[in-house]
Amino acid sequence: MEGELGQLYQRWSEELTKALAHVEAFIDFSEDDNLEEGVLARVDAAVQTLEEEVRGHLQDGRRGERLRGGVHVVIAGPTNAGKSSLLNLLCQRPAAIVSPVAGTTRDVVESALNIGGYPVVLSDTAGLRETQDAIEREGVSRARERLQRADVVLAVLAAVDVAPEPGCLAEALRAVLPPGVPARRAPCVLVLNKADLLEEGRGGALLGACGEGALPPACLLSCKTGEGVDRLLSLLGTQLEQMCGDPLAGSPSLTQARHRLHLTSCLGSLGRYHGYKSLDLVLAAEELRLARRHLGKITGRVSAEEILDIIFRDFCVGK
Ligand SMILES: Nc1nc2c(ncn2[C@@H]2O[C@H](COP(=O)(O)OP(=O)(O)OP(=O)(O)O)[C@@H](O)[C@H]2O)c(=O)[nH]1
Ligand SMILES: [Mg+2]
Repeated sequence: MEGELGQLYQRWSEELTKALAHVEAFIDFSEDDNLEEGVLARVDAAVQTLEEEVRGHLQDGRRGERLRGGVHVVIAGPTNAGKSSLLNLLCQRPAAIVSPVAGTTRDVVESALNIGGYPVVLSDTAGLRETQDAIEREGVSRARERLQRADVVLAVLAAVDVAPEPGCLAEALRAVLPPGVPARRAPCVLVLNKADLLEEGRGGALLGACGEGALPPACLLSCKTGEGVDRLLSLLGTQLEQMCGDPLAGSPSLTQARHRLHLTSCLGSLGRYHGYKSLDLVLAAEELRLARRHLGKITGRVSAEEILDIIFRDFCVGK
């Protein structure tokens, strides 16, 4: 493994190897060779620092995976608000069926596109409403499921259907993103579509109301005329930037789910090391060995010789 990320994992691997070597030296030589005091305390501190670093890295908000697999942007809202029209407008092709009949979209329609340099998987979903139609109900349940996994939600409302009062707007938004569901934590842009149908001056009042209430950033849009699309892209771009950072700068981010798995296992072993160290140092050392093996699955290197090299380098033992 190469690059900045490879170097980071390599450094962790080296620190872990050193920690393991010192614990093994303590187990094997502390009685006969008068190992200097404080060896174990230093190992504990190093393991703790490593744990914090790995944990912080895992909490990078899936930044790297998003950059690799695409940010999941989900278009959701009531029926007939113009969600499919928005998908078609953004991907510049008739990917989804548009019709004046409420309840047209049932399946999730996906389109991969690039927004402001970020790879995005845009999903159009069924309009959210109570319905007796079994197929449409399945569509709504798929929409809700997709919302749960959204990285960013584009909540589409028909501007003509919402009154310019913060309370009404919040209520309409709650129907799209019920409070408490995980999707509520996803960043959101409120898209007030069909702005071309608004009476003069009402658009400004709507946007003003959005600013007053604790609502997500909002924009007026007309999928029919294309007006407002630049503002929408700019708001969406800001969300993507906040979520993914600049792909060319900043700390290296996780790029593979497989790495996440091994790092999580590595973290688990480091945690168990602390649990074992006062009970049984041999078991504690075994956890460090396992942690190192998990890192080795990413870096592609685990060598037993390094341990002995470190023991003989750092301690005056067995000579
Ligand atoms: N005047 C106007 N009509 C629009 C606009 N956007 C969409 N429409 C119309 O609104 C109707 C519904 O559009 P869709 O894009 O199918 O709406 P939807 O939200 O996907 O609807 P469902 O799939 O049924 O939930 C269609 O007749 C569109 O042509 C707009 O900005 N202005
Ligand atoms: Mg639709």
